[in-house]
Amino acid sequence: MLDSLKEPFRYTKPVALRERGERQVQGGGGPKKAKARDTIGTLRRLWSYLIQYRWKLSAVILMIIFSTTLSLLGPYLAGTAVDHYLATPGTGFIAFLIGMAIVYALHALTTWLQNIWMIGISQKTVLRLRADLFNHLHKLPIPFFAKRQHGELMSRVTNDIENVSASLNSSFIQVASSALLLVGIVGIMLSLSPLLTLLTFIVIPFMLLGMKWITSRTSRLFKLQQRNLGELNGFVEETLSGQRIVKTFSREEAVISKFGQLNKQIHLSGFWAQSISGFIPKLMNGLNNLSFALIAGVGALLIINDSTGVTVGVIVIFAEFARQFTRPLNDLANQWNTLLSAVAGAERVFHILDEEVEAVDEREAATIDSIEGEVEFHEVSFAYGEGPPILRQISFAAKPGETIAFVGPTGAGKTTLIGLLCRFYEPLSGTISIDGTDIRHVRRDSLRSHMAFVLQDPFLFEGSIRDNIRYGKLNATDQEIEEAAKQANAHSFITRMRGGYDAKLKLDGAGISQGQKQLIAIARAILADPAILVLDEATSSIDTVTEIKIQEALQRLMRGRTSFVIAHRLNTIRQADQIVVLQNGEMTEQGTHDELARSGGFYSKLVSGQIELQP
Ligand SMILES: Nc1ncnc2c1ncn2[C@@H]1O[C@H](COP(=O)(O)OP(=O)(O)OP(=O)(O)O)[C@@H](O)[C@H]1O
Repeated sequence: MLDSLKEPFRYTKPVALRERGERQVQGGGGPKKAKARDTIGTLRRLWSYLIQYRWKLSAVILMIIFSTTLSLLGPYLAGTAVDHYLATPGTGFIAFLIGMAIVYALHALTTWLQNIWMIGISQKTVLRLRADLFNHLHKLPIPFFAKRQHGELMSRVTNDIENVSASLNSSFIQVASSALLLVGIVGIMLSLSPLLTLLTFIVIPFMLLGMKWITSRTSRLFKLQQRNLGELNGFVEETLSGQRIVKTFSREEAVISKFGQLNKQIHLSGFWAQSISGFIPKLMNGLNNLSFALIAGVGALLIINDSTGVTVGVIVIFAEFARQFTRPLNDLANQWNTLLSAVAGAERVFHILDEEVEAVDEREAATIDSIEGEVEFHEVSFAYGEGPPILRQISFAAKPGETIAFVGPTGAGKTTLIGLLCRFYEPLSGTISIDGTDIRHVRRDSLRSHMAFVLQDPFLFEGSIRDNIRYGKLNATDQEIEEAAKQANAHSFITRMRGGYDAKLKLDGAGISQGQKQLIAIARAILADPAILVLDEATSSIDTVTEIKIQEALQRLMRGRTSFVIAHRLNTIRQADQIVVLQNGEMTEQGTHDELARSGGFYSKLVSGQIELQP
């Protein structure tokens, strides 16, 4: 966000054009072909979702065939009637009218049925797509989320999926019925008069060229629009979550100005996409009128010339079909635009679905029912991706129930070490074992079910205090929850709140104090009853009374559990069974407070106050 606030604003039509320029420089139509392959690939993938409802889809296609045939029958009957009743007026006119009424009624019925069934299919499709996306997001590894803005991800689950849904509803039927209608119309026209059919076709190359010109531009703009929308959502989410920082640094104006830029980008990409695609109906109308004039003029000459067998009825049918002929082409062009917008949304969804999930557990990975809590790191080294080593040859062992304090300057690798223990990341070399079993051979969910975390800034969900504590053990009774809260010194403040345990917390515990959030998080961990505990000690200043309550609750929580504490207070560190000093990714000291305080190293300087412990 900070970078983006500094960045000068550059607008978007140039961005779209710049993108086009870049692609052209790549040259040879290669990237264009790749794009077309991407679009077809995305459509195929969407189709694989649709085809799961093959029976309903077949019914929709059947209805499309019926309704298209009926819509072809209408003008044909009207033209035949003109010839028939011009020659012998009166005879069977009522029967003809009834026939026409039945045709149009059936047409309305089949159209309604196909629409209603298609809505069912498309809603179910996006239901699955949305579920797949959400499930997949929860299988992605922690580093994935570190790289993405949450709002941008949310935009994919909501806006992009909604876009796919809206387009599927209309596009499928329109595309299928327009294509069928086109084939039917051309067949009838050819059977009536090949010459007039040829005249109607004169406009086709102009239509195709015009459409190609327009859609090649709109496709890019629709994708840009979706991307801009994702960016905007990311920015909004970020600025709302970071409201305190925005306000304390008085950055409201900078934020509003940046929002204005992003908003304008969406406005402009949307404006250009809509405006350019709006040309399609105009172009089609113009060419349509041209073809109509050609048929009327040449048709009149043919009637006068008598020998070709063209009658007034044929011209009526032809004029109607020539009008109808450009309509499906027009619809196809319009639907292509809608489809491109769906493809843009679907591509962004599939992009996430293609992200690699957290490495799969080994096939023989064990599930551990209970653990003692013996933890050993043996020559563990680690680097983020291709980056420099963050941890080098770390070795230490914790007996069940011991407390290990990690101490070291900021950026030394303390949090990373904990991430390795939970298997958020895998070591480059070395082993981490629990009760003698290498954790690589243990299922991640099983491993994590024996751990609980109390972090510096605990995350609380929107909902009641009771439900937030219950997150530690989903089947806990109300009594167990209250008992955990009492152990965590949280009971008294909860009962003083309006609504008590049922008091509703806002997202991330907005509305209660930092200390109270900590106490709820401790209650949650107590309820989870883990063998291994991870504590990232809070650095924010909390009033002395609450601080004492927190310390007391933590002591109770840590009793009998192997605890790893990223410690920021000398008092906490002093009480640890072992202290591990990390500096620049290396373990430089290890021992008890008394041992290290005498050693003359980093820790003794810390104790003597020569070094400040960084918060
Ligand atoms: N996701 C990441 N990708 C790349 N590098 C990272 C990532 N997370 C942390 N680092 C780097 O790894 C190093 C160790 O970070 P870590 O958060 O483990 O330190 P720490 O000792 O917990 O620091 P602090 O006390 O400030 O929380 C730092 O140099 C940091 O910049």
